[in-house]
Amino acid sequence: MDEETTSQASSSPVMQNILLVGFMGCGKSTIGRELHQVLGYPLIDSDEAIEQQAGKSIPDIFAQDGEASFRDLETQLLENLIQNETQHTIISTGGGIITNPANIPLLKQLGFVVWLACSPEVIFERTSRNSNRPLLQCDNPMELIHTLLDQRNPLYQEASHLKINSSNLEIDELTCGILESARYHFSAPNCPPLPQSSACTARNRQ
Ligand SMILES: Nc1ncnc2c1ncn2[C@@H]1O[C@H](COP(=O)(O)OP(=O)(O)OP(=O)(O)O)[C@@H](O)[C@H]1O
Ligand SMILES: O=C(O)C1=C[C@@H](O)[C@@H](O)[C@H](O)C1
Ligand SMILES: [Mg+2]
Repeated sequence: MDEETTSQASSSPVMQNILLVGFMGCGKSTIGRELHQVLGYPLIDSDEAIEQQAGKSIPDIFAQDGEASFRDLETQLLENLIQNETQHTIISTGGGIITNPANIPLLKQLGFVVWLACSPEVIFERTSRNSNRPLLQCDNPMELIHTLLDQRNPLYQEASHLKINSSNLEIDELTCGILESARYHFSAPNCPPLPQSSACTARNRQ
């Protein structure tokens, strides 16, 4: 698998959640749902949780309250997860959650953070299928994707323990690869092991 370790795990006790970060369209929600199925852990998709809490869609939050208000809701959500000592949960995040520098230590405190990266071409293709991403509703989305990737890639790097290029990988390959790396990350003596998942055990034997 095309992956690399982006930073060392902290030596302090880790919260045993799996978090997915990365640009719009790189598959955070899709892989989050798959990890939830395979591992049986609850799933929190930050975009969906914020929409539920606000009682309106992300395009409406951006249009009516502004992007800054949405960013505050993202930070509040991470703070609540830490305060509630959330454990054994899959957390898919919104693509811009790393733009608030305060969120980076919060993400890492919550658990094992995987950066799903993609080529600009794949991002363009996947995000052009629907119009629910307000930032990309502009005249030249491809140019904006390049600009935002240049700004955000160092932040995804800083926020994550592992980077995986998801452009050419199937959903089950990504899921099983992430689980294998999470098992390794959580192999500290004070961490209970992740549950076994027969789908990935069978796949890894092939
Ligand atoms: N590995 C993959 N192979 C092929 N298609 C994929 C893969 N991962 C995701 N997709 C497709 O790409 C589209 C975007 O995926 P998804 O909504 O999971 O992205 P996201 O990272 O959650 O984006 P956002 O940041 O906007 O929430 C979906 O149509 C999904 O089915
Ligand atoms: O990349 C971004 O800034 C965003 C990504 C989506 O997941 C949503 O969180 C929202 O559309 C903003
Ligand atoms: Mg998503």
